[in-house]
Amino acid sequence: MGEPLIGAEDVEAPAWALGMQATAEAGLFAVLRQVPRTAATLVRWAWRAAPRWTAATAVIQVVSGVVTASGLLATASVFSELLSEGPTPERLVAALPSLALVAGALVLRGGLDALSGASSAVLVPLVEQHAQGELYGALVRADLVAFEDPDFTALIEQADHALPRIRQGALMVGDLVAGTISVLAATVTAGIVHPLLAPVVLLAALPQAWASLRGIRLMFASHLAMTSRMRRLGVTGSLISERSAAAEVRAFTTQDVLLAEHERIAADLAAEGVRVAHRRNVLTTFGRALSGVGAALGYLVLGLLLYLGGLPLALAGTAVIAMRTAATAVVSTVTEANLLFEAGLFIDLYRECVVQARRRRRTVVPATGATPVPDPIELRGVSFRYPDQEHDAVHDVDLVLRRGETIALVGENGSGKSTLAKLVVGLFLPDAGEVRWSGVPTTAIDPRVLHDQVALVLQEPLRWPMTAANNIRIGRLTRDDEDAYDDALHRSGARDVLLGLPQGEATVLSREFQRGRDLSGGQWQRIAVARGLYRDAPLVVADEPTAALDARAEHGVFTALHELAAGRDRVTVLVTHRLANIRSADRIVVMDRGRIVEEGTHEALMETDGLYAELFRLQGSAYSEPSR
Ligand SMILES: Nc1ncnc2c1ncn2[C@@H]1O[C@H](COP(=O)(O)OP(=O)(O)OP(=O)(O)O)[C@@H](O)[C@H]1O
Repeated sequence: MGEPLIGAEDVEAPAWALGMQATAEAGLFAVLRQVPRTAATLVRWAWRAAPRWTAATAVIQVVSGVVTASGLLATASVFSELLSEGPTPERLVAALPSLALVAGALVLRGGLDALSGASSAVLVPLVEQHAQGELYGALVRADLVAFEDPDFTALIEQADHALPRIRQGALMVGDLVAGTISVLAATVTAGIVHPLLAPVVLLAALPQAWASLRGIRLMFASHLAMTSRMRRLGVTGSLISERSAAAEVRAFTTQDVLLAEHERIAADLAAEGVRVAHRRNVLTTFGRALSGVGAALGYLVLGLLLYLGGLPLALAGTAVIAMRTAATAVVSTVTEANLLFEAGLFIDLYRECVVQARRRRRTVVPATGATPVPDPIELRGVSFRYPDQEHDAVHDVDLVLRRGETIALVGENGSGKSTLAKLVVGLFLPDAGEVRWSGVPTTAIDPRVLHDQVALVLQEPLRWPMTAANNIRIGRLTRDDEDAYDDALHRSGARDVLLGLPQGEATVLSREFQRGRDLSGGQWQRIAVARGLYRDAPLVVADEPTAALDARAEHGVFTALHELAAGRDRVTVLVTHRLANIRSADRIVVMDRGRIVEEGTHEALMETDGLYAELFRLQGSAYSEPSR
C-alpha cells in the first residue's frame, strides 16, 4: 500500500500554530521580553490561586537571594582578610567575623531552601489547578460547533500537554528571583573588587544564554510544525491500544498495517527529534566554546589589572572567587530563565486555547420579554455548513413545528437529518436564515435556556461512565421524581436492562472502573431513551432512537414517544429510517442532499409517489418477500 493509511500526508499546520511559530522565531530581544511576561502570568495565577502562599514564597525567595549574596560578600571578605599583610594569627582573627557570617549564611540558606521547597510544594499544584480550571471553564462554555473544527481540537490536545510545562514554569519563577539576586550579588562583589570585572563576569555567561535560547526556540518551532503528525500518531496509537477498537482491528486483521503506520509516523517524529537534538547540541557546544573564550578574557583582564598594578594582589583571590561564583550563578540563572522561557511558549499556547475557547463561546444578547419556548419553531431559509467543508449540510430549509405534533425526518444517509435536528434544538446556529422559537431567533436565546427545554436522544448516545441510575437521572439531575423515573424505565424498556445488572441500578456502566459493566448497543439505547423521557422537556428530538433495538423494544419506544407527544403537548421530532414506525406521524419531512424535498402525511406522500413512496415501498418489499 503506497498511500498513507490515514490520508493526506502533507498536512498543514493549524492557523494558531503558524501564529505561534512566528512568535517563537521572533528576535532574541522580543524573546527576552517574554520571560518577565511569563513570570508575571505565573505570579498572577499563583496570586489568584493562593495569595498568602504567593506572598510567603516571594518573601522566602527574596530573603534567600539576599542571604546568598551576603554569604558571597562575606566569603570575599574572608579572602581579603586572609590575604592581607600582617602576621597569620592576626589575619585569622580578623577574618573570624566574616567566617561566622559565611557559616550563618550557609545555615540560613539551608533553612530557607527547606521553606522554599515547602511553599513550592503547596503553590505549584495550586497554580496548575488554577490554570486547568481556567481552561476547562472556557471549554465547557465553548459552542458545540467549535468541536467540529479539527484545528481547535488539536489546540485543546496541545494545551492539555502544556500543563506539565506550566508546572515546571511555576517551579522556576521563585528560583529565578533568588538566582537573579545571586547574580547581582556576585557581579557587585566583582565590581567592588574592580569596576571592570563586573561586565567581564557576564561575558562568560552570555554566549551560553544565547545558545540555549536559540535551542529552545528551535525545539518549540519543531514542536508546532509536528502538531499534525503527533495527532496522527495519537490516532493510530489509540486504534492499537483502546478497547473500543480492539475487536474490529483484529477482525479485519489490520494489526500489522496499523503498527506499520504507527512506526512510520513515529519514525518521522523521531527523525525530527534527532534533527532538533543535533542542532541544539551544536548550538550548546558553540555557546560553551564562546563562554570559555569569555571566561578566558575575564582572567586576562584580571591578569592585566594585576600586572598594571590596578588591583592589589590581596584582592585577586576575592576577584577569582567572585568571578567563579558569578559564573556559576549566571549559568544556573540562565538555565532557570531558559526553562521559564520554554514554559512561556507553552503557556502562550495554553492561553491561546483559553482565548479561542472563550471566543467560541456563543455570544447572545438575550431578547427581552418572556422566556422563549419551542412553540412554534420556525425555520426560514436555514443553511448550515460544517467548518472547513465545501458544501452545506443543510441548505435553504423552511419548516414550522408546533406543540402536540410529531414530525418525522426521513431521507437517505447523509441527507442532513441529524444536522437539521441540531439546528432545530439550537445546538448549531444557522449560517444563513433563522430558526425562531416563539418568534425569537435561537441566536438571541441563551443556549442554556434553549437546551433546558430539549430532550435529545442521539443516534450514538453518550455512554456516561457512572451508575445505571445516574445514567438516567442525569437527564434532569434537579428532578427527584420516583414515579417519573419508574415510568421512564418502563416505557424505554430499560427496566429489564437494570434488572439484569449485578448491582441493579447501582452498577457502574464503565469498564474503566472495578466491577464496572458494559452494555450491548441496544441496552445502551434503551438507557438513552429512558434518560430522554426522564428529562421531561417540551421539545423531544430522537435521532435514530431505535436503530439498535429489537423489534419489541422498538415498538415500545415509538409508542411511548407518540403518547408523550400527544398527551403532553410536546413537539416531537423523530429522525429515523424505520419508515413503518412513523406512518402515524403528523408530518413526514423528506430530506435529500440538505434540502427538504417532500413534506406531508404518510398518505399524502404515498399519493405523491416521490422519494418517500419509493423508500417506503423498498423497505416494505424487504418484509413482504415470499419465503422460500
Ligand atoms: N461533523 C461533521 N463534519 C463535517 N461534515 C459532516 C459532519 N457531520 C455530518 N457531516 C456531513 O453533513 C451532511 C449531513 O449529515 P447528517 O449527519 O446530517 O446526515 P443524516 O441525514 O443524519 O445521515 P444518516 O442517515 O446517515 O444519519 C453529510 O454530507 C455529512 O457527510
